[in-house]
Amino acid sequence: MSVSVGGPARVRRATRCVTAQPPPRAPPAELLAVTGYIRGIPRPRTAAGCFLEAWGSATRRQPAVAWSLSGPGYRRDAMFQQQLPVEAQIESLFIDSCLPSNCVDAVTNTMGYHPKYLESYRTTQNFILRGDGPLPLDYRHYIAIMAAARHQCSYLIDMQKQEFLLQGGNQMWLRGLNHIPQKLHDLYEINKILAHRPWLLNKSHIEKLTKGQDSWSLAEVVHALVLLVHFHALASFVFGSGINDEQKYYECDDAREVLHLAPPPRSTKAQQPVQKLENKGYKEEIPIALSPTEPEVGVDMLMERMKTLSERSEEVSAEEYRKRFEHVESQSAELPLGQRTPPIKPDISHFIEDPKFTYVDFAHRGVQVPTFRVQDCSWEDHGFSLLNGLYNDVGILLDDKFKTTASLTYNTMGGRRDVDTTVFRRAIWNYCQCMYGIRHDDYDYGEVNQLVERSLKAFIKTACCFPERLTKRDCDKVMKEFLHSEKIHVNLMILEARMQAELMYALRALMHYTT
Ligand SMILES: CC(C)C[C@H](N)C(=O)O
Repeated sequence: MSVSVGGPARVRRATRCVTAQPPPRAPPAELLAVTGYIRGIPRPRTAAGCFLEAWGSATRRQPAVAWSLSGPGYRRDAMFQQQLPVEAQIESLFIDSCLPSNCVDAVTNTMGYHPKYLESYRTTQNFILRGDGPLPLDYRHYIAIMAAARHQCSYLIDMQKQEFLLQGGNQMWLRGLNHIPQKLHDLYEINKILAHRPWLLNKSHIEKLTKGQDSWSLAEVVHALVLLVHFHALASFVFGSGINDEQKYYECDDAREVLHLAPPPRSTKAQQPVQKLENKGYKEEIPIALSPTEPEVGVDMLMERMKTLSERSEEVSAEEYRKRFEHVESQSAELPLGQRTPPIKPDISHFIEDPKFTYVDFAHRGVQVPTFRVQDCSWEDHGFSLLNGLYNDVGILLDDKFKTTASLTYNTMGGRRDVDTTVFRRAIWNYCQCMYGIRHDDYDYGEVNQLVERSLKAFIKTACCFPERLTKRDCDKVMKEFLHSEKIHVNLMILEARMQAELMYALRALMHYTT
């Protein structure tokens, strides 16, 4: 497992970076209409507002300030995890990600705790949304909206709606699924299945899309599949990290305070309210049942267990491995998640069909669907090359992202240094995939039960399967001894493990279709 960047912790003073940007094209009229932007309202804090500002500032040739680091505890966490020397790396990633109005979006900001990951994530996301690919740009953003809506992720829906319009998307489509072309609508079935019960996807779903009038090319299908799984899993991250309940953008001024730089003049700040995401109280009404009935296993105990597990040399039969997997799988099905899914907000309901189609425990799947054995169809041996062949080099990008996530470590845990966290991280990853019926034959699922306690299991299961039920408070309630950046780290693992699980089912269906 690789180790993070070491070296002495050194605080770099964040600097103003000037980015040379070509003036963007004039804002489309629909965008002005949709955002309700009225000339004279000071600095609207939406992506659309940012765009309008960018347009204004670029045409006035004003430089854009392009750095931001924020989030309480950032410095403490980064220092502890010995990352401050990579502050320059974060800074340059933020420069790339920065909206021209001095803001970075909350996802980028949160992922900034883990710059290595952020880099890989951004490369992939840029490529699938804006790079070479068979699907038109407006389709890509609309597919992202459809995917995010399966989990009622207002944060992602809003961002993608704005990007959709910026790409010249038809405003009518934003009225809902009844207003989109049949071709796009045809994708909805796959969207639904992949989001909640990916094991049900088979070659007939691909066949349906690729046959008949106005059908999809195989390359288009693959592009769409990648977008769908990316945004389903991103919704898990957004809810798991509490982003859906937070502000959408971070301004450099806020970041400035975190870095203890000179405060901005008061008057400027007063004119620049950061738009908070509206919380209409849906979440607050719903009782949260993640609180553990038993006390959390502390970090010291966890470390002891990790040590014992890495040292043991027990001979376990293949049959016993299988039984242990099934045990964890059926235990997962018994986990009481407590909360209800929140009522669907009226402003997103038109992007959702069949809302009752949700996750069912793989152990209770009814029809006999066999467990997905990674050895029979693995990402490394099968998925990666199939994907690469059908959609440019996206397999390489995803592979890099999976590997970066799986190997991400600072050898720390809840304030302790020099800890080998390999077994813990693997347990999280495999537990996520276990809920989708994916079994790694050479893994002892007994380790999951030793290392992932009940409350964390409930959190992971909710984040994977019902992310819309999570609130920021849920994230605060579990992993209490972990640093904030470590909780984000866990959420990154959930994102990637879930995405890989969905992708494996999608690729298996494609493989059956093409052979
Ligand atoms: C999720 C965390 C406990 C990971 C840990 N901080 C590490 O460096 O590996």
